[in-house]
Amino acid sequence: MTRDEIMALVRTVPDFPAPGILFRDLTTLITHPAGFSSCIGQMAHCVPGGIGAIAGVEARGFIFGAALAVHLGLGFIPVRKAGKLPVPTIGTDYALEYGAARIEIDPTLLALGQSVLLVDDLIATGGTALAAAHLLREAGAVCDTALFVIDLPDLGGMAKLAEQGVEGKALLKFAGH
Ligand SMILES: O=P(O)(O)OC[C@H]1O[C@H](OP(=O)(O)OP(=O)(O)O)[C@H](O)[C@@H]1O
Ligand SMILES: Nc1ncnc2[nH]cnc12
Repeated sequence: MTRDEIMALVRTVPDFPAPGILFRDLTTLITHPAGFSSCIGQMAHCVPGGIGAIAGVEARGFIFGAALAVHLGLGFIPVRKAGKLPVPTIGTDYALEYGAARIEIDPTLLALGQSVLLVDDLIATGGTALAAAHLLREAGAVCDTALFVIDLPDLGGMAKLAEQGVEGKALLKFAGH
């Protein structure tokens, strides 16, 4: 499928989860077998050499990150929302387009110096991705690339990632919020 055809499978819902937010809903893409498969195949082409593992952010980052990891024959490191991991964690609080949250990882899942690709469904303000990259680095991994299905460029997340030395790539861009 072309990128335009994949883009047409994304549903836009106004005023969710708060007034003024244009929510880009990927459930309509992942329930379309050819669309989901094509999306993962095209994401795989964006992955640089030398990546040793894929990390994905709960919850929607798990869908794309885990599928991409299987496609590439790599392991998957879950970046979890607070309080879900049964072992000691490192964590950080952060703000996103429509709220605030806390993410945590189990640092023992990462090998020192291992190159990890961060994957999420969408980057808006970049708060989530920056927090995740920071945690992966704190655990000793190298995280200098991130991959998203959607970028909302007007919210500036990719630029913030670049300032921290993380190169962000996205399959689709939606102008506006
Ligand atoms: O660039 P930002 O402004 O940080 O926003 C992007 C984040 O927002 C969404 O997650 P959300 O916290 O809504 O969680 P979910 O995946 O559990 O739905 C999305 O999946 C990204 O992780
Ligand atoms: N506009 C948006 N649509 C879907 N997920 C988001 N996460 C942050 N902003 C979002």
